[in-house]
Amino acid sequence: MPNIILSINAGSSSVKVSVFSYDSGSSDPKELAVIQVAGLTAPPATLKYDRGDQHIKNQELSESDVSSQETAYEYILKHLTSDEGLPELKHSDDIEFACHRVVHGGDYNKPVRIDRDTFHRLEELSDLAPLHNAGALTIVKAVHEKCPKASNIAFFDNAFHQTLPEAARTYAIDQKVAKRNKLRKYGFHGLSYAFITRAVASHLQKPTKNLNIVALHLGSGASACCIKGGESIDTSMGLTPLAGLPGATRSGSIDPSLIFHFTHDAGKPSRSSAKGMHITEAEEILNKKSGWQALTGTTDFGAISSKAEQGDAACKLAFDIFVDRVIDFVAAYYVKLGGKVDALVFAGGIGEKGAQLRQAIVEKVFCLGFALDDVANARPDGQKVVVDVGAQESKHRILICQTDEQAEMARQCAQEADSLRRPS
Ligand SMILES: Nc1ncnc2c1ncn2[C@@H]1O[C@H](COP(=O)(O)OP(=O)(O)O)[C@@H](O)[C@H]1O
Ligand SMILES: CC(=O)OP(=O)(O)O
Ligand SMILES: [Mg+2]
Repeated sequence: MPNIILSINAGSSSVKVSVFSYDSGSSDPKELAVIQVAGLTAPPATLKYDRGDQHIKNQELSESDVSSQETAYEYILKHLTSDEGLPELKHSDDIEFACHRVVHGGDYNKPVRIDRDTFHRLEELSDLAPLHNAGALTIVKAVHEKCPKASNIAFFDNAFHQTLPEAARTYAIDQKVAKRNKLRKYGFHGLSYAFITRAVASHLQKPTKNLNIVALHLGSGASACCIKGGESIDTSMGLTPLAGLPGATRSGSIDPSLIFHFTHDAGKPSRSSAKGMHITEAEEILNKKSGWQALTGTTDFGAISSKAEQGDAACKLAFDIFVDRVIDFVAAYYVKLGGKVDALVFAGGIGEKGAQLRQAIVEKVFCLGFALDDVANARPDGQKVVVDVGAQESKHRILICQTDEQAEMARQCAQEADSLRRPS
C-alpha cells in the first residue's frame, strides 16, 4: 500500500493542502489531489479542489465553516477523507507524514519531526512570524489530535537562505545583543525558492550549481531572492517576513523610526494579537493593518491591478509602489550576480497571474537586457510549470514558474523518509 504524505502550506491568507502517495525508496511522490481554502484575510473564504487533472469544486464557504487556519484544515481533512474519488485516503490513519510549512524556524536548517520540545521551540518563534507560525502550529496540533498515526514534520521557509553570506545576513547593530537574541536576516519563501531553482534549472537544462537567477515570489507575502550557483546569496525579507516588499496587510520595509511617529503606544504589547503571542502594537500595525489593505481597502492584488488600469487613484498608487519596490531588488540582485543572470523569474499568485504587473516591472528593467514577448506574457501556458515569456532577442530570459511549496516538502519528505519516520 503506497504511503500517504499530506503537504500543508499555511500561508498568511490561505491553507493549501496537497495529497501525495509515495513508495519508500522513490523520491518522486505522486500528487493525488490539491485542495485550498483561500481568502482567510478577505472573507468570504473560498474552497478549490482538484483531483488528478480533474477540477472538482470551487465554492464559497461561510464563516461558520472556516474562520482560521485551524478550522480550514479541519474542513479540508473532512472533505478529503469523504471523497469517494480518493480511495487512497479514506481515513486519517492512512496519513504517514503530515508536512507543515513553518515560516520561521530560527536556527533549524533542515526538516525536523515535531515532538513536544520542537513544538515549544517553534511556539517561541511565533513572535518573529506573527502572521504565520501560530497558524501553522494550530494545524500541527489539529493533526496530532485528529491523525494520531501521522508523523508531523516541519519544513522551514528560512532554511534555503542558510547560505546567505555574513555581510548579507548581519545587521549593523551591537553584535553581542544580536548573537544573544539571534537578531539577523533569516529570509523566507525558501521552500518556494528551492522549488523554483530546481524547476528553472531543469527548464534551462542547466545543472543547479551553475544557475544564476533573480527570483520574485509575489503572493500575499512578497519577496525577492538573489540565487547564485543555485544558492541564496541575498533575499528581501529579514529577521521577520515584514521586511522587503509590501504585502496584503504588510508595510514592507520602512524607516524604523516611522512607527514611533505613527503611534505613541508602539512599544506596548498589542491588544488583539493571537493568544500566547507577544508582539507589540507597532508590529500589529505594520504586519496586519498596512500593505494593500491599508492603501486600497482590499488584499486582492488582482482587483487592485484591474482598478489601477481603470484609473482608480488609490489602486494605481498601490500598483506603482509595488513596481517601485520590486525593481529596487531586481536591480540590486542583477549587480550582485555581476550581470550573469540566466533569468528573471516570476512566481506566487501575483507573479504567476499578474500579466500587467510583470509588464510594468519589465519595462522598468529594460535597460538591464530584459524584454517581454507581449503575446506570451498576456496568455502564458498554464499547463507548464515553467513558461518563457521573454522576447526572443532579449539578453536574459524572463520566466513564470508555477511554484509549489507543497510539492517541495513532499519531495524532501520522500527523500528523507527513513530518517524522518517515527521510530517504531
Ligand atoms: N490575475 C491576477 N493578477 C494579479 N494578482 C492576482 C491575480 N490572481 C490572483 N492574484 C493575487 O495573488 C495573491 C495570492 O497569492 P498566493 O501566492 O496564492 O498567496 P499566499 O501568500 O496566501 O499563498 C492575492 O493577492 C491575489 O489577489
Ligand atoms: C513568508 C510569507 O510571507 O509567506 P506568505 O506569502 O505565504 O504569506
Ligand atoms: Mg504564499
